[in-house]
Amino acid sequence: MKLGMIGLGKMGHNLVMNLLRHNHEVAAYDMNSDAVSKVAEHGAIPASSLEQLVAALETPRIIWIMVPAGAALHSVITSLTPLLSEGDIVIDGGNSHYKNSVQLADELAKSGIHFFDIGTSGGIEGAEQGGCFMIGGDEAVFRSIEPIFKDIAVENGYMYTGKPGSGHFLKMVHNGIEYGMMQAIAEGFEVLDKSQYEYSYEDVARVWSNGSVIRSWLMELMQDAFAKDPKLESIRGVMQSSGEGRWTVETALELQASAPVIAMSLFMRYRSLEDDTFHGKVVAALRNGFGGHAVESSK
Ligand SMILES: O=C(O)[C@H](O)[C@@H](O)[C@H](O)[C@H](O)COP(=O)(O)O
Repeated sequence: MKLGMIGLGKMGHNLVMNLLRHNHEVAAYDMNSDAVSKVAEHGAIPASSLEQLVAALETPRIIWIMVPAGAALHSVITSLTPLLSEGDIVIDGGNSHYKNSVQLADELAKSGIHFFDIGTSGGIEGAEQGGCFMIGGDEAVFRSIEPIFKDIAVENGYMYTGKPGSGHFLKMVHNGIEYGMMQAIAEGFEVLDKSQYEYSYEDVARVWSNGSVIRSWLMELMQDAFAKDPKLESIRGVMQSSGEGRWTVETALELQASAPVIAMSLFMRYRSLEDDTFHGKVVAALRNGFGGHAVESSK
C-alpha cells in the first residue's frame, strides 16, 4: 500500500524501514530534513513540507503520525487537516491519552476524515523488526488498511480494539502493567543486592529468562544490561515517566478499580526523582517530637 509518515524520530524512522522492507510505498516528512534524507536513501519518497507529503499520496490518503503526544501532535493535526479530503485516513501511533483520541476522532469525523488511535509497543526494535499494534477506529475502514499491520506486526501482534480511543486506552493499561512488572523485577534485584549472597546478576537474569515463570523480554533486557554493567554503576537510580502510568492510575481511580501495584510503581518513580523528601523531614520531625528519636541534620 502507499502511505505517508510524519515524524521520523527513532520510532517513525524504524516504522518506515519496516514498511519499505515489506514493499509498501512511503512518503516521509519530518521537520528535520536530515531524518527525511536518511529514509529517502532507503527508498522513501522525501517530502519537505506537509503539503508535499499530502500531494505525494493518492486519495483516500493514509497518513501515519508518529510524533510525541500532546503539543507536537496537536500542531501537526492543525496544519495537516486543512490539506486533507473526505475519506482520508489519519493514524496517531504515539502514546496519546485516549480521551484526546476520542475527541480528535470526533473532530476529524466532521470533515469525513477517519481517525485511528494506535497503541504501538515493542520499542525501537519492534518498530523495525515487527511490533505490536492496538488499533482503535472504524472497523470497515480498518479492514481496508489491515494489510499494513499484517506486514509490520510480529505474528499475532496486532488487534482491532473497537471504537476510537480503545487503541490508546489499551496501550495505556499495557504501560501501567509495564510499570508494575518493571518495579517488581527491580525490587527483586534490590533484595538480592542487599543480601549476603554474591550473585552474578547477569546469570540470575539469564537463568530467570529460561524456563522460569518470570521469563520475559524485560528479563532478557535485564540480562543485556547486567552484561554491560554488572552492578549498573554507571546509571543513576532516577526513573522518569512519560504519562501513561499516571493515566492508568487516574483511570483506575475514575473507575474505582483496584490497581495498587501500578499506583505504587508510579509513586516509586516520583520518589526516585528526589534525593531527600519533604515527607521524610515531616516524619523525622514527628518521631523526634513524640519520642525524642534522633534526626539527621541536613547539609
Ligand atoms: O510498549 C512500549 O513499547 C513502551 O511502553 C513505549 O511505549 C515507551 O517506551 C513507554 O512509553 C515509556 O513509558 P514511560 O516513559 O512512561 O516509562
